[in-house]
Formats: sequence, structure tokens, C-alpha cells
Amino acid sequence: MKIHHLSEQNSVLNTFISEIRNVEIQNDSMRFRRNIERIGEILGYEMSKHFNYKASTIKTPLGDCSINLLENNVVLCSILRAGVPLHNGLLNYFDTAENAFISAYRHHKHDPESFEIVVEYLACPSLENKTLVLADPMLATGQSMLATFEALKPFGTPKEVHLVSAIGAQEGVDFIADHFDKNTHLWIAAIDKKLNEKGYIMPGLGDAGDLAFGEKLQH
Ligand SMILES: O=P(O)(O)OC[C@H]1O[C@H](OP(=O)(O)OP(=O)(O)O)[C@H](O)[C@@H]1O
Ligand SMILES: O=c1cc[nH]c(=O)[nH]1
Ligand SMILES: [Mg+2]
Repeated sequence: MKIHHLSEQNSVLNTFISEIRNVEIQNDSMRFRRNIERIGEILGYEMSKHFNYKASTIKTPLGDCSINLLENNVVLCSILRAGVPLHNGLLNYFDTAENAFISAYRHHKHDPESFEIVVEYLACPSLENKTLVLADPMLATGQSMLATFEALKPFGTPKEVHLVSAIGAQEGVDFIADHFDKNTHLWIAAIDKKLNEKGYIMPGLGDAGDLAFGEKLQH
């Protein structure tokens, strides 16, 4: 796996990551969503540097201009529900991308410390020979990312796969590296050291889905 750990370099990305982690700023859910979206924009921009480009000519009012333009057929797939603002950020930059949505949630069957990943909803175009971008702001155990990737397999074989996340735990990053092809890219803003006993990233930020959209009742 090719890991692009973007906060290893100082940039304004750190501001947005610090705000989504900050317990006081988190009270503003609109700002939380917008910061996740901004992180998606930055990760998408960095990712775009690794895409393929072809020479084109554009007519300006004063003459012709040569420019290299993106030629990848991008499919953005995000994991509901926390993935929605990250998806919006990516879509802000990949104007012509096709889109897929998949649900994955942690189902606590017996006790709060053990869970299984349940995939229910899935809407996806053909992935055959396309650039699949799979986005979820939190990469904790890595199980949601793997379960959704497995569920996408009947839709075709992508030419390349890019995973996009805001914050991960080292354990989840290692898990993903073990289970995905070595040519897969991971674009991630920050990697934290560990998970707690409930599978939350430490220090992480808490529950991204709840912070973006409000608490949900367990069912
Ligand atoms: O790497 P994992 O251990 O699989 O955990 C990460 C998943 O957990 C969160 O979703 P959650 O189940 O909280 O659902 P939500 O988006 O509805 O809040 C997050 O958005 C990821 O999808
Ligand atoms: O720390 C975590 C782990 C999973 N999902 C979250 O929203 N946060
Ligand atoms: Mg989820």
C-alpha cells in the first residue's frame, strides 16, 4: 500500500484537522461538516497529482492555450453516513465523477465492546477499469473500509483504488495495508497511535457521524 500521510508536512490542513478534533469547536456541527469537506478538497487535490493527464487545447478569447487535463474516469464512493461531507469535498474538485454510496455501520449485537459491520444500502455504477475513490473520514479498525470494498466487487474491477480518510489509527492503517493490493493508495490527513476498548481512535475526535449529523439511537 502507498500511504500518503499528509499532516507529516505542515500545511493549512492541520488547522482543519485541529478544529474537527477540538471539543469546543465540535459543538458547531455546520463547521464540523465544512471542515471535513475542506479536508476532502485537500486530499482530493493531492490525489489528483497522481492521476493521468492528456494534452488539450483550450480557446481563450485571445488565442489557443495548451493544458494537460485529467483523463481518469473517477468513481467517488463514500460510506454512509460520516462519509457524506468528505464525499462532498471530493466532488467539489472532481466535477464529472460518477458516485456510489454504501452504508456500513457498527452493529453492537451483545455488548458495547464487540460489533460487526453491517452493509445494507449500496448504489454503484460500473467500476470496470475506472479510478475508484473510497472515502470515510474515520479509519479505526479498517473493517468498514474492507467490508465496503468487498461489497463493491460485483460492480467490476477498477483500474486503480484510492482510499481517503481524515483520521486513522495505526492499527486500522496496518489492517488495510495487509488486506488491500499493494498498488492501493491511502490518502490520510492524520494517523493516531491507538484504539480504545470500544474501537474509537485515540485521541481521534469522537464519533464523526454523530458530530456531523447528530446522535443516533441504537437499533
Ligand atoms: O474502521 P472501522 O472500525 O470500521 O470504523 C470506522 C467506521 O465507523 C464510523 O461509522 P459508524 O459506524 O460510527 O457509522 P455512522 O457513520 O453512521 O456514524 C466511521 O464513519 C467508519 O465508517
Ligand atoms: O474513533 C472513531 C471510530 C469510528 N468511528 C468514529 O466516528 N470515530
Ligand atoms: Mg460508518
